[in-house]
Amino acid sequence: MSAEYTPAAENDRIRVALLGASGKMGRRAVEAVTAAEDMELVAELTSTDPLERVLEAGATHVVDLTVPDASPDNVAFAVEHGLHTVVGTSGWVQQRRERLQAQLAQHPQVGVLIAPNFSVGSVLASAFAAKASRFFESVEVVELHHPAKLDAPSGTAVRTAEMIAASRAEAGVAPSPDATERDPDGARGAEVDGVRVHAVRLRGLEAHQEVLMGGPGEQLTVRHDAFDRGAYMPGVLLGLRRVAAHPGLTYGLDGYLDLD
Ligand SMILES: NC(=O)C1=CN([C@@H]2O[C@H](COP(=O)(O)OP(=O)(O)OC[C@H]3O[C@@H](n4cnc5c(N)ncnc54)[C@H](OP(=O)(O)O)[C@@H]3O)[C@@H](O)[C@H]2O)C=CC1
Ligand SMILES: O=C(O)C1=N[C@H](C(=O)O)C[C@H](O)C1
Repeated sequence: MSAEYTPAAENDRIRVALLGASGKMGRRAVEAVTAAEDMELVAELTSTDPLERVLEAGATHVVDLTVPDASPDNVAFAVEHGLHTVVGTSGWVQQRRERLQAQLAQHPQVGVLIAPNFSVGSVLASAFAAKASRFFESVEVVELHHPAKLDAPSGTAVRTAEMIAASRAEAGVAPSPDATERDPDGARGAEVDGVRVHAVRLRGLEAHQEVLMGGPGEQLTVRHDAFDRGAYMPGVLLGLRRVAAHPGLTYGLDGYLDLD
């Protein structure tokens, strides 16, 4: 296991500012941080609060659980002021991550964790699927979410597809076979690093993902279900405890877990 946050003094607590505190994730994170003995929740911001409140409150750490359009500016502000940052908001495409990495190079002591998914079960499912996918001819990702979700495909599905693509490339596996000649309406889904990703939005669902892998005469499915946002809170707290010990950008909670 990697090192955790080492406070300057034994009784120093992690001083957390929560961006997106009024949201579905934010409200659960308020409860989790408040209940953590080694943390103090010093600021709760919503869409109308100026980011300067984070500084006025004396935060050492920021958690961003907002919307894809706001998250990059929030994180840039935190890094600019030397605050370790844990990001759960989706939409952190490669170009955004590269811009953040360039900024972090100017602030080498600051740690940022972008966690497309804080659920340990989901992180494990993506890791298993990436490993397994090199043994199958075909692989596709299906993510299924509640209809209030703003972005598609989900950040988790994008990250999973990226991991699958990297694993298959390393093993020299050919692209999944596909004879489709006509797809005028995009029925074959999005393509992430050559891996097909399909998004379902359905009332009654929370957050679910299946990775379908097919070979001659067989199929392996790796499925993860999050039924409640409580599933993410141990990962949020783990991220807060470890981020200061990991300067620079970590993409994926698996970066803080010894999975190999
Ligand atoms: N990494 C993970 O494990 C998980 C990530 N997520 C992601 O977390 C994010 C938040 O999800 P969820 O809580 O369901 O979303 P909600 O819509 O419930 O909450 C969004 C929050 O962001 C705030 N907000 C909206 N617009 C802005 C803005 N322009 N600037 C600053 N704050 C803003 C809202 O404040 P206000 O109330 O004032 O509008 C609200 O507090 C999403 O991107 C989602 O995909 C979700 C679950 C798990
Ligand atoms: O919006 C959600 O609900 C979720 N968003 C994250 C994502 O985009 O992957 C994580 C999880 O899937 C729930």
